Amino acid sequence: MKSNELTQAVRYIWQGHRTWVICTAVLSLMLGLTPAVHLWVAKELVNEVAALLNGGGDYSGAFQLLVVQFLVLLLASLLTKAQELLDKRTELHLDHDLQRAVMEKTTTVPLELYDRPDFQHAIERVHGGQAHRFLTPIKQSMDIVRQLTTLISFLFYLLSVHWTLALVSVVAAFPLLLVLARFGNKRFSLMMFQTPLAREARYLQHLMVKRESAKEVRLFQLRDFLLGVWSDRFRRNQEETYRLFKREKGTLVLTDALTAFFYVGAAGLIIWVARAATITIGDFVALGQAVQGTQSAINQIAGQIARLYESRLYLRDYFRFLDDSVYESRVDRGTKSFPAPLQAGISVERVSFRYPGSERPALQDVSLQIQPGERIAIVGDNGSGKTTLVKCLMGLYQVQTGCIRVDGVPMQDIAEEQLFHNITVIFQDFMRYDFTVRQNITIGQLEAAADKERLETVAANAGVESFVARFAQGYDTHLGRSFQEGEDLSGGQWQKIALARALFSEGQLLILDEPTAALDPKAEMEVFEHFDHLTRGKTAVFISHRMAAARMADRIIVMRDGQICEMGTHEQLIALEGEYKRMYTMQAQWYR
Ligand SMILES: Nc1ncnc2c1ncn2[C@@H]1O[C@H](COP(=O)(O)OP(=O)(O)OP(=O)(O)O)[C@@H](O)[C@H]1O
Repeated sequence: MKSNELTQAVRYIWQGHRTWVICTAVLSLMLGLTPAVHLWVAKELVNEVAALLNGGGDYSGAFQLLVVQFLVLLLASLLTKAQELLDKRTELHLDHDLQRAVMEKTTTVPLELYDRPDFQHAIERVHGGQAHRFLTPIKQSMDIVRQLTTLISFLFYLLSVHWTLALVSVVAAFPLLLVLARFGNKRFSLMMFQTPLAREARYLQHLMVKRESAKEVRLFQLRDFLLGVWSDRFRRNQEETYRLFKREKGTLVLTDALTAFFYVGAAGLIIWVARAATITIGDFVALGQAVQGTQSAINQIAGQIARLYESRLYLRDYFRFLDDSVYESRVDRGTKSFPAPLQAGISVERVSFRYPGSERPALQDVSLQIQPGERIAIVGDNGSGKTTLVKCLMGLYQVQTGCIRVDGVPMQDIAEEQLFHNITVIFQDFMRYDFTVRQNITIGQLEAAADKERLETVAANAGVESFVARFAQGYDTHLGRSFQEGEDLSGGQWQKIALARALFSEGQLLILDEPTAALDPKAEMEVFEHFDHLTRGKTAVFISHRMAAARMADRIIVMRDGQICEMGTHEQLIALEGEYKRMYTMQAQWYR
């Protein structure tokens, strides 16, 4: 495995948290030396006590050593706590930065990525609690440094007595190293396998706890079904985790037995050394501790190396998510301005588009010329490609073949801010922001939020004013009830808010995807009666299933199977006696 992600992580932390890196390195070295100091004190103390028991020596030496021992313990405790404090502070800061980086990415990637399950799985894995995972490999590396310092100091001591003691202590730890390395890898693979299952479980849980789904869960009696599927996914997840845990523990029993065997062997060696060489009782006690300490340090290092391997896989996953060559960030657009005012209009030239992973093209060879100031209605059956066409028209999706030009400038050459400033869209599934009425309307242009007159004109045109006037706090009334007490609106009222949002923006091209679907007939009539006025100075494209509304347009486009099959004014299309006439007469029948 490349050391890439670890150095990348260190570099990242070094930029913002240099003090943490330096302090952790220094503290690790100091903490690494404390066991050796401890051992030396213990050895001297045992020798002093032995001398006292044999009638020699004096108490002051033993007391001094006890004081040193107390200070070493105190220092070790202080250093550990200082490290924990530093870790916590860094983790909190880092959590913010890492989560922000993820959100910066998710809000700039091309929309198509959201149609890919692997991208959604990746978001699920990286979007929370990253700081801990991020710091862990660095802490593990520092811990390895600390254990190595301890190990080297112990080995020096063992070597000074007899080389075999050092050898046995080192050999004992190898089996564990292999076992832990293997399981670190397994745990990561398990997480990769679990992500889709966990996401599914969370989605089902979401359906059972959220307000939006609460009605249908009751009405369609989904409780047992949802609980059943959720339990299945949840349990499968847990079972996999438990199975790995069990295998890991089983193997660890074996390695523990091996470690114990080597330890007993080392104890025998110490006795043999004690017989052959002249060592003090303090040395004898210290040797036992040093052998055990060496093995424990090696075990710790082995464990940390294995965990480090695992943590680096998580890190790699995080960096992979941010890597533009894996999930491309903002599409490389040009820097040109959006032509203002439009002169020649917008031309769609032989455009085709296929959703990622989809066999069938959603748009096929679509050509269309939109004149400045023109109002165009798009009609067609469900799934005929109307929404896809407007998504391409506003540059949300990159067309795969063909080209869309604005006054002759290819759309991909226009800077993104320019594009979204000049094109305003309200989709069928527009957002209902849990914000105030004012924010909901001005959200596309917050810098103009204080423009009271503009807000009120737009609100009156979209029919928002009539119901906002009844709210005690007027435009500052909070909408939605997820976070605080607020007003809840009807579907039609929300649609009026969305319409107001579109009208508030200064875009030259206004795209409305079924702008009146949720409105009552009176409100719908009003919108269309004022449509001329509402769209004054703008080019408008709107999708509608209501043929009566489509009639108001200068031109109607009829779509079928991703293609434009008819185009013209209402009269021309009726005279054509084709798809439009079929749809129109079918709807007209209802009113006869
Ligand atoms: N995100 C997506 N991923 C894959 N296929 C999609 C996606 N969105 C739409 N499609 C497919 O593209 C085709 C055109 O869909 P589109 O939403 O453009 O239709 P529409 O005419 O707007 O339909 P409606 O009248 O129901 O709103 C459909 O076959 C649909 O299944």
